Amino acid sequence: MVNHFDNSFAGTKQPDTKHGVILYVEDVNVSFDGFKALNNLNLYIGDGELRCLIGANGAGKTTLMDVITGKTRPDTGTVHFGQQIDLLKLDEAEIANAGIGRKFQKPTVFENLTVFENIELSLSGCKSVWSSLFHKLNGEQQDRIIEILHIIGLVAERFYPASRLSHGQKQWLEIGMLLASEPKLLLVDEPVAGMTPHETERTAELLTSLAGKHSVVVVEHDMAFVRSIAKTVTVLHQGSVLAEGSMRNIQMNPEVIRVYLGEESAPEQPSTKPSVITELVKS
Ligand SMILES: Nc1ncnc2c1ncn2[C@@H]1O[C@H](COP(=O)(O)OP(=O)(O)OP(=O)(O)O)[C@@H](O)[C@H]1O
Repeated sequence: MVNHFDNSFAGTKQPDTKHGVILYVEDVNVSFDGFKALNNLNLYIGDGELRCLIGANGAGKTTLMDVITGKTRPDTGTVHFGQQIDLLKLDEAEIANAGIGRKFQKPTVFENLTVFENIELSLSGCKSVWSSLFHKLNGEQQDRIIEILHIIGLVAERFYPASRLSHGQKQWLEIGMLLASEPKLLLVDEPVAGMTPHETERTAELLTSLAGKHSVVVVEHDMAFVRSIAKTVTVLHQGSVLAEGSMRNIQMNPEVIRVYLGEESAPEQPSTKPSVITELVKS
């Protein structure tokens, strides 16, 4: 394979996306005690793209996110952010500083701080709760917080303690906290789990609005939600990409139909045939 990644990571440079790709995951393998969680996985995320990643329980979605964010090191393969930043040479904090933000399923906001203060804490350069809250914000920082509050739809709630927010609002706040560090790539794990239909709809609008300026990868089991936001969907199965394309193409893909409705439904692991994906190909 031609090595088109000729420079190593150098400080805080922007990812080189001149070929329109922000994330290159190539031939990645991860094994846990001999079990292949990722199996020669290849994935490319376009600059500014909103991509949905779906797959049954155990398909490898979380492991893939862990590899991208430096939590898990692959046995073999390469992972680059833009053309030049080799993520396998960086630790988790350096990867976050390079511009990759991750939001886990469960919101982790500071319940006793206000919505505004939660975002303030996350602004680049603020190192600790103590120094952040006693650090006087300059006009630019205040404007940025207000801008984020508008993006996440929590302007009216900005002086509420986060504990007063609904589950959905906490998820948006956490997305706002991620935005404060100006990530180029956002990895979002099951954003609408536990949300009301109205919150789900607003989350779809929020994530869609972030694409363009940011690249967004959403892992989600809610197929109606995926259908509402995704232009391109990647289906993972047993640690590899099974299919990729529009939702319509995925639903009609013979491999997807065979795996999720057909003979290859792994009887020894019943959870690998989840109803959500089955719903997808049936609908
Ligand atoms: N630290 C670990 N040690 C051993 N096995 C692991 C470890 N992490 C993941 N696995 C296994 O690797 C496989 C892939 O797991 P992973 O969590 O990536 O799947 P997933 O697609 O995120 O599933 P889910 O939708 O349930 O979150 C599973 O069979 C899981 O049991």
